[in-house]
Order: sequence, then structure tokens, then C-alpha cells
Amino acid sequence: MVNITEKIKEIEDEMRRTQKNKATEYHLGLLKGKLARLRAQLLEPVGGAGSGGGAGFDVSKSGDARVALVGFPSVGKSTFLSKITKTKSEAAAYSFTTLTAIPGVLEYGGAEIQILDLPGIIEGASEGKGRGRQVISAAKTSDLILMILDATKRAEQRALLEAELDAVGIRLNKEPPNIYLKIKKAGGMKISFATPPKSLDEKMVYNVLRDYKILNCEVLVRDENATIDDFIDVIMKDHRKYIRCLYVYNKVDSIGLEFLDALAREPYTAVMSCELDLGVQDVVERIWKELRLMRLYTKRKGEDPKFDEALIVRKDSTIEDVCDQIHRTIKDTFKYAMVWGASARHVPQRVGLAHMVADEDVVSIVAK
Ligand SMILES: Nc1nc2c(ncn2[C@@H]2O[C@H](COP(=O)(O)OP(=O)(O)OP(=O)(O)O)[C@@H](O)[C@H]2O)c(=O)[nH]1
Repeated sequence: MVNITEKIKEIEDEMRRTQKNKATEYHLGLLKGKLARLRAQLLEPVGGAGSGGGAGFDVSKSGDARVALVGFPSVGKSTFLSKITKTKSEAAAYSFTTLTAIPGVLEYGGAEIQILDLPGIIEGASEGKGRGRQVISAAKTSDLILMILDATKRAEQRALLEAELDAVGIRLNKEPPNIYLKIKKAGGMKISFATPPKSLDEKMVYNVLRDYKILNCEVLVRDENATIDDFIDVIMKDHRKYIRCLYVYNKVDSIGLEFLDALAREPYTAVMSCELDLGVQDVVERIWKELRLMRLYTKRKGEDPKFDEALIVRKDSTIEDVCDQIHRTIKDTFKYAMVWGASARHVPQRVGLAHMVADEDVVSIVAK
């Protein structure tokens, strides 16, 4: 069998050697396309016997959301986890050890957020080394990535982790590219641009498509800032995950105030000191905000709302989503709902399935 890892290395080396300029950009685009294909191949689950994920990684997705912690060793991940999650049973801690993911549960306003401590998504994981593959697939199922960084260490830490996540198809704090691609059976290639992009042209798109043996298709690039990387992401969309990331700098007790201030102002960034117990609760609140979840309270006719038992739904949820969350069949007998709270025009408001709810609304479902 041809060694994919070696092929990847060769392409990476060639890309490093190639100077970036107008004359080489088509060639570089092609190399990027090939690289994306090989990396996806490498991460494909190996079928057959003995391919089970192994302890710790097929952690079922329980709770209302899942957060993946990534970070280099000794940045304070364990300290942070022990502060924000309920202590796990000793037995669980032993069987998982530091080599596998330790799931912890963070409780927030009635929601249960599963926190996975992913061991070293560090150099090599994207090359399929060790347990990297499982670590990556666990990261890909998370609703939020918390990148824990040591504020006293150099900024390369973050860049390395970002590159590693990028290589396995995880895009942080990014929307899917605004590019339409429809693969067809016949008719050749039709490539068009809404507004001509600055760094992408028809020839580049054509070359990559041909390399992927996609000869019949329709492409419409709607974003003038689109790059060839974006286009490759669209071709490889089944292997891409767009996940929000919160960068958390720990150990800020050991850095200067000026640097701390600059860090805290960066986008998607929070700062804390687990040792001094500073900012930890703020990080929890940021996690909650980034997850974009809402807490709803249900109420039975003639009774008080159950404020001690929140129903957790995603942002932009409707009464229909609320029904589905309560029970699979509740929609079948749905007549209308009464809503108290921010989403109601007057309280209570009588609404149908399409009504959008808001955080901390009280909802009462009335059956036929
Ligand atoms: N100065 C300072 N030290 C901290 C802080 N938080 C954790 N540490 C120290 O950093 C070291 C590593 O902390 P851990 O929580 O074990 O780090 P980890 O990321 O879980 O490390 P691994 O288990 O190796 O992955 C310990 O000596 C902690 O006492 C902090 O806020 N400030």
C-alpha cells in the first residue's frame, strides 16, 4: 500500500519550497487540492474488525451540548476542569487516565454541558498518529472548542493547534464559504462569479475540479474574498466542520497587566487564572453564550412553571423544536401554545408551531 503520510509530507515539502507568486498560484492551488484529498483519506475511519474507537472515545453525546477542551500539556486543563465540573467518580478517572478523553459535566442554569478533555491534539494528530484519529472525530462532534492556552508561553501554541485542527477539516469561527457547487451527470463545467474575487479565477477552479475528476458541474462563487482554500472546502464539505472556538488564556496571574489587557481584547478570547480563581466563572458564562442555547420553562395548566427544570433548546428555536425536545410525538396532538416572556407580544400570547421562542420564556403546550 502506498503510504499516504509520505505523500502528504512530499506535498507539504513542495508547497514550502514553492514561492508564492502569480506564476505559481495555479500550481499551489492544485497542491492544496491534492493535500486536502489525502488528509481526508488518512482520517477516514478504518473499517473492519478491531477498528473500534477504544475506551474514552466513543463517549456518547449526553447532555445538552458538548464542549471539547484542547491544549498543550500543563496549560492547566485539569485544574480548570476540576473547578467547573462536578467531580467524576474515581473509577471513571482511572479508566480514562490522561490518554483518553475524560468527560466531565458542567451544569449551568439547568443545562448539562459535557466537557471532553481531549488529549494532545498536538503535532502529529492530523497525520493519523496514535489515537489522533479518534481525538479528532470527538473534536468534530463538539458544539464548541475551548482552546486552553498558557498566557506565559509563546503565541506559537495557538497557531500550532489551529493548524492542526485546520488540517483535519475543523474551521474555527468561520462560516461555510459562500460558493455554490452542484455536481451533475453531464453538460460540462459551468463556472461563474457574482463579483470577480480578488484571489480566485476560473482557471484555478477549473484545474482543481479536473484534478478531483469533477467534470460536470455548476459553480457560482458569490464571495469576492473567496480563495482556492474556500473552494476546496466546498468540494470537501463532507469532511469539514465549522465550529466556534473560545480561546482561553490561563495563568494570567503571571503576566504583566498591559499584556493581559491586550489579550483580553482579542476576539473570541477570555482570560483567567485558575490558581487565583480569577475569571473562571466568566469563562463559564462565555461558554454558555458561545453555545447559543436557551433555557425554557414549561408550565402545566393551573400550575406554576417548573423553574427548577429548564428545557434546553438551540438559539432560533421555534415552538415546534420545543415540542420535539419534550417528546417525539407531542406535535401530533398539538393545538396551540401559550408563551410568557421576551418572545411574547403580550403575556401570555397564544402561538402556533412556527413561533420563535426566547431565552427564559415560559411555555405551556395545549393539546387537542
Ligand atoms: N501560575 C499559574 N499556574 C497554574 C494555573 N493553573 C494551573 N497552574 C499550574 O500549571 C500546572 C499544570 O496544570 P494542570 O491542570 O495539571 O495542566 P494540564 O493542562 O491538565 O496538564 P496535562 O495533564 O499535562 O495535560 C500545575 O502545576 C498547576 O498548578 C494558573 O492559573 N496560574
